Amino acid sequence: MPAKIPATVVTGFLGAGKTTLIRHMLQNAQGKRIALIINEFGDLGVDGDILKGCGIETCTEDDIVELSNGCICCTVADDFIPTMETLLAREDKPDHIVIETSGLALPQPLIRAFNWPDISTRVTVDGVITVVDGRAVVDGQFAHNVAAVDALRAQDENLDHETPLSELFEDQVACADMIVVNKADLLTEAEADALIAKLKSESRAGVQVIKAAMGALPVDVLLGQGVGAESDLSARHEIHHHHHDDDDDDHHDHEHSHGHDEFESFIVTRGEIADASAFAAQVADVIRSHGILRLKGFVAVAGKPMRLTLQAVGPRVDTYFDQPFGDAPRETRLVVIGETGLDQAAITAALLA
Ligand SMILES: Nc1nc2c(ncn2[C@@H]2O[C@H](COP(=O)(O)OP(=O)(O)OP(=O)(O)O)[C@@H](O)[C@H]2O)c(=O)[nH]1
Repeated sequence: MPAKIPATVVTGFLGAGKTTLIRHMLQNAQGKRIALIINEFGDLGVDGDILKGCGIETCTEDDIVELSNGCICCTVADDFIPTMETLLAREDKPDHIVIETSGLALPQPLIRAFNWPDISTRVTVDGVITVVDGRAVVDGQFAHNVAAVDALRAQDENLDHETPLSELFEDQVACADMIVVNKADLLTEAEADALIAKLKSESRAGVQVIKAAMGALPVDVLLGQGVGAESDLSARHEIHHHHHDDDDDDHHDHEHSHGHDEFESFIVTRGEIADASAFAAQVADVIRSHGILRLKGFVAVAGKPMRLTLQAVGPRVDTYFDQPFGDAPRETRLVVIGETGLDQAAITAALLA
């Protein structure tokens, strides 16, 4: 029997730097043929577009597959398994498969899918990499210490600290074989050291915690961990409560509830904008006043043939020109992601102003 193809799962909260890390990995793949499966929240396909636009020779558009049916853990049977089947049926098999989960996905159900009969004989989970936005975590955006949260809640009944955000973050940390503390450039040495120590104490024994800026880590560090995560799922404790029994046949139709209905996304489209930096400032204002978690997309700037990629994680907005519009319409398209209850009309109006 041919050797199993290793698959690495890259997870991490919205905007932590998963796409950036994968892009660096592809650019430094040292001849390894890597196939990518991308699962995005929000239907604009920004991550796929950014990676397809990377111009890396070893990585053709055929090597990038986007899952479109929303949450990866809810569409395993309909979307993920058939995608894997197609990849595995190809003549030119990849050396390695990398799966980028959406920033709101639970990794555990995905790893469970590798135990499906047709998949388990041909692919093995090489490792789960959880990318963490070091700056955001140090700034306390995700409550991670359950004991401390409980103590706080006990003090104030009006506070609801158990948001789905912190639970997702904990699940992603609990599932990791390697945790990348990304955005180290935005941390002091002391902050990075303290965060690394804290994450080590809160993750499974033996999990590596390493820091990175712009996800720049050697491909040998990221790939080839060889842990076979699908066979030690029970060690990857899940905080979310799924309503299912353990019968594999049940996966097609079991119902589970987890935080996704707590999040929403929508797209705002407008024509060209006149001034890129003024628009970035406007976007930052909108994010601040409406509690938006993540905003990203492409902007058409008057007089510029290239499209401007706009990326915001919280109120931090990054922009860069990435590639010509080509045949695509010269318009501005942004996906806005936040917790359910976003004032879509007001946000849209503010972005169109
Ligand atoms: N300063 C700094 N910015 C970073 C770093 N890594 C990523 N970013 C920026 O953070 C933003 C989000 O990065 P992505 O790689 O798109 O994050 P992601 O985790 O793929 O985001 P989602 O797919 O939306 O969950 C982009 O503007 C990146 O340029 C880093 O190490 N330092």
